[in-house]
Amino acid sequence: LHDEYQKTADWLMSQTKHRPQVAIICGSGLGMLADTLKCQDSFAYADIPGFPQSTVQGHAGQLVFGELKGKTCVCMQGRFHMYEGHSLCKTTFPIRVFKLLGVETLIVTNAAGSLADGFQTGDIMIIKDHINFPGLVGLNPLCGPNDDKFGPRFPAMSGCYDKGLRCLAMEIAKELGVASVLQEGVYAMVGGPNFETIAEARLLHRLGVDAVGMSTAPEVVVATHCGLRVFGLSLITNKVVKSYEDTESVNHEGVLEIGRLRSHTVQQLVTELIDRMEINNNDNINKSI
Ligand SMILES: O=P(O)(O)O[C@@H]1C[C@H](O)[C@@H](CO)O1
Ligand code: HPA
Repeated sequence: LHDEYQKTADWLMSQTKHRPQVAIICGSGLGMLADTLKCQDSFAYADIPGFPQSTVQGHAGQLVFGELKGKTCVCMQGRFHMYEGHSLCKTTFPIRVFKLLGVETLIVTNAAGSLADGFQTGDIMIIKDHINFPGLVGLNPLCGPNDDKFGPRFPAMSGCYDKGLRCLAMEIAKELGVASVLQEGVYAMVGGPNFETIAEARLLHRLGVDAVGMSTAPEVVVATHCGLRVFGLSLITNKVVKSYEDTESVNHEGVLEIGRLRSHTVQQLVTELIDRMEINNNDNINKSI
């Protein structure tokens, strides 16, 4: 309900003077993205009316407001996943609150396993597009009555990852000398919480998925529905096991460890991107793929 989002937005605006233009969602092990914000105001999710709680290790569960390179940002240190038992409406609740706070650009980050043959652990993938597996079978946060105040009943999703920001990020990576770890590709969301079987991994690979994770797509759907510009990064924390000969297996601690190792590069990229992105209040102005 519009009123519930508004109530949370009003509460936040009564608690902080910051009026964010950019929102950042930190993926597993990527909570340090909030550390770069100056003049911080932080709120534990437990204290924010209407907010769900984070239950996953590596997701601190606080909302941090602050300044970065002259832009006002709000950063979710911890996101909500479907597998935690939240409804998709709840997992995406903060997005509409951000919209009401005046945010115009959303940066999503996540930890993901790679299927693409050329990808290495530690690579950073610019998300070009996604496959929302839960969404394809009707597990979509936009199901139910449409709230026309936020967006249309049948929103387009082609071009939901802004092309201008993707190009800018690639340029920045070259300038920072980190282009060799930068990739671009398709992210697929699966429900989790278990990691993929080998047969599932092979299926995803054959379908053209470059990286797989358990989040992001519902957030991007809700953000695109309400006209936010979106940029997404996946940190490749592991290669998904695709061979019955392979003796390695993935675990969440390993995922968090790669986050720590690559945190500096992810931070540099996001900081420069925020510095150089143009902000305007014209919804969907850069939406062409
Ligand atoms: O919040 P993200 O998508 O970064 O979290 C990924 C997917 C699972 O929640 C977890 C698995 O290690 O990391
Ligand atoms: N599969 C799904 N989600 C993930 C993975 C993976 O291999 N790695 C990090 N998040």
